[in-house]
Amino acid sequence: MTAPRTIYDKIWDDHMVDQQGDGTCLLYIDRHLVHEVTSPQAFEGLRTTHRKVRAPQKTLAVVDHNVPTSPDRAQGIKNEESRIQVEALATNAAEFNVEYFNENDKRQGIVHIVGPEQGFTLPGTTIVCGDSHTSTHGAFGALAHGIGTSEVEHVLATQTLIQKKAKNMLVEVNGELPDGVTAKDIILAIIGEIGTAGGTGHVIEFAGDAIRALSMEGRMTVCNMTIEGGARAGLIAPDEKTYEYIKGRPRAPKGKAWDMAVEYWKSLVSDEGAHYDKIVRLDAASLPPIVSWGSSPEDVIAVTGEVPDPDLIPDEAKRTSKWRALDYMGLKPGTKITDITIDRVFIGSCTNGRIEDLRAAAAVVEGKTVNPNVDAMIVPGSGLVKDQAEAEGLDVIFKAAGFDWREPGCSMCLAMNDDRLKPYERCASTSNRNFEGRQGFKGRTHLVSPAMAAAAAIAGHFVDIRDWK
Ligand SMILES: CC(C)[C@H](C(=O)O)[C@@H](O)C(=O)O
Ligand code: SF4
Repeated sequence: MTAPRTIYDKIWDDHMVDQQGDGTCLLYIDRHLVHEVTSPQAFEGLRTTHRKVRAPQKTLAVVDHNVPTSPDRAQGIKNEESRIQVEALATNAAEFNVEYFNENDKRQGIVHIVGPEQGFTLPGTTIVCGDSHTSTHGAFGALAHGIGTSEVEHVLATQTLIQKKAKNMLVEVNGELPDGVTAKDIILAIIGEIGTAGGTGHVIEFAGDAIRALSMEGRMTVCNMTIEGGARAGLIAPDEKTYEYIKGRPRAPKGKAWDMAVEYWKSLVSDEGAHYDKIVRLDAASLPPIVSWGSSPEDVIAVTGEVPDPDLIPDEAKRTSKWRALDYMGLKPGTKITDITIDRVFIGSCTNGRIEDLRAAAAVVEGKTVNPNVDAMIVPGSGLVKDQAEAEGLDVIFKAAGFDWREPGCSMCLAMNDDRLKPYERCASTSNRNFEGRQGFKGRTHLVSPAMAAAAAIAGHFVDIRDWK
């Protein structure tokens, strides 16, 4: 009898092409997503060595980071560096025969939103992309992680990747989420608990009835931020919700192939008694809405809390770094989170730019008006999300309230396009990173859920969404 295995062990075993004595493995890669930032040198490498893309049909390219999100996107990109990256991807995709969604394609959007939408992301597959948030696709029970540009070249050329196996970590979340508390709060709470290095060297499996109860969108939000907890990847065993989401999508298996696929996918659960090197448990019922206060995703606190006092931290290096974070954020210990006023609101990104996120925000906003001191924007994660939102009339709700309704892309998640914070502007953001300068030079980011960001836009400061009327 074989030893009980985790879902990670199973996917790994099914993709291992070769293993060396020191544990270095060659892993077969089923799916390769490509965006404009990390691919130019990789394609250039192929070109100079006269190699082709090994499996173009297993590769999908899309622009996202550099595209303007203003309605006049067709005018082109003014910033030269951005324009060159976008043009390079268009040229490379055509030359190497890779399917490509350009900035005018309805299917264009953030790479991690596009993959699942197209049914390109499937359970049991290995998925890579030159982007750290590739962990998002783990929500489907895929082994998905970010790779560097030289690895992008390796995968393009060989459809394989050199890897050493990570350890198994289990994060189990049980209990019923209170109203107003979301997948975003779950993952922020987990990172607050384990820290940004808590998952280092591990692949995290998220399990428990609170995870099972999440929609696919919610599961993607959780897996998206696994990387912020230091883990190589995050994954969730597929179930009926997963199959339901995938069925009928353009790249999903059809007919007999579908039935065979589902049968295989059903084997993708961790066996009873499988070994985990690390286990963390969390009670969903006791979770509050969460707001980040510092410059690391582990700097989180309940919306009912106060900015913490770094002087209470015994470790000197940590104390100094948290003081620096407060200084950067322009905050003082003891300030009530709900007393923090904001200048900007960004609802979007591969963490929270899906239809369900926009619905949650619209439900909060409907019939209300954005605070006059706040500049607020909604950036759908893809053209298809945008279409769906418009079909449901969400854009009308947002625009009537005074939100800016934008074209899809990474937008203000990172300052790589025109959407960015001015120095010292404070932003309630549904994205995943609050590093110094992330949303613009000296910009101040607070990570929150879509409902919390929407409520902050209306109130002009953070509010406990559980009290929202
Ligand atoms: C630009 C890209 C390489 C980067 C990443 O790897 O994650 C970006 O998407 C980010 O979120 O910081
Ligand atoms: S939305 Fe943000 S986190 Fe996601 S891929 Fe784009 S820049 Fe990275």
